[in-house]
Amino acid sequence: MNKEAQNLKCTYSEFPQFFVWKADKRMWKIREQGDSIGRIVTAHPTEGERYYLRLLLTKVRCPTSFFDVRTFNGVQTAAFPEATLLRGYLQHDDSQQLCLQEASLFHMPYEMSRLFATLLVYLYPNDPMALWLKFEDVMSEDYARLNILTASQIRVKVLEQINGFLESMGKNISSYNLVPPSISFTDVENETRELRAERSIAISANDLNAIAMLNTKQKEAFKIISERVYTNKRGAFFIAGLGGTGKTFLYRALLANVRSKAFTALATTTSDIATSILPEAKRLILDLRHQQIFHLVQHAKLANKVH
Ligand SMILES: Nc1ncnc2c1ncn2[C@@H]1O[C@H](COP(=O)(O)OP(=O)(O)OP(=O)(O)O)[C@@H](O)[C@H]1O
Repeated sequence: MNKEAQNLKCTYSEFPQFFVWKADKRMWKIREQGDSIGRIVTAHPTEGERYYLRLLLTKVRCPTSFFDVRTFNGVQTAAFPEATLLRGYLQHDDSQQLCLQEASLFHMPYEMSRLFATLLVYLYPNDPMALWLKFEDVMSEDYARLNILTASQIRVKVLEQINGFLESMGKNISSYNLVPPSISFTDVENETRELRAERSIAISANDLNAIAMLNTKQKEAFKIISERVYTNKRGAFFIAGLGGTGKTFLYRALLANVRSKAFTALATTTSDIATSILPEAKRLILDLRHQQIFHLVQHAKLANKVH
């Protein structure tokens, strides 16, 4: 039967036209009567490998194994999307490359990450990795400019940022094979989306510059608080001062410093006005009657991180 099937050179979906499944003998026999049209369960492009495998099975003649389907003219590919491209069943990602190329002329890195995620979700590029490699530098510029993160840390940051956008569209970066094996994304995947968002907050140059501008008293407070943070000790500090004496200025410098070192700084306030003044602050509701019960408006998961 193998020989006959090979001589017919039919595709996987054409197979039932020529053969019937004999359930009692658990084998295929040559069809002697009746007609049948082979069908393969549909798969949407967003299903990734499954979609490409289906495409290949409707085209490749006489496939003998998954490996065989992924091999063309002696070239072995690692995955079905690549094989589909190699066999010429799909066009290249030129239009998506052109889109990102053009956008990179006037879009900020953060916006580029969002656009990249949108393309992944809605235009299903054949080779997301090739697109990522081509535009990784553009999307990394904000973090690279800080000059404090290693290349690998920057990559994680940008991938986290992209993952945040993907999750807001109901997807996850793990579906796109973008995370290099050298990077452990397990911790990141286990975190909540809100925490990832906290970690990817862009720090303003003004706030970073504020560190060098602190006056003597501010510097003193900055040093004491920073030391406590970086030695991983708990602490509570009360900053008092008349209006306009630079308390908020100090908070902004502290937040910028902590966030720029790839630590998470969760800024919480108890009033809406303060929330609008501090960068990326969250409104905190303190229930004093029941002692230390915290609730962060719209960010309940973050509440667990408040010590
Ligand atoms: N070290 C500094 N160098 C330059 N400008 C500073 C410095 N400290 C504070 N300022 C500026 O002084 C002004 C008042 O500071 P800030 O808003 O931090 O005060 P505040 O104590 O938080 O006031 P309030 O209690 O009224 O909210 C701001 O414009 C701030 O940018």
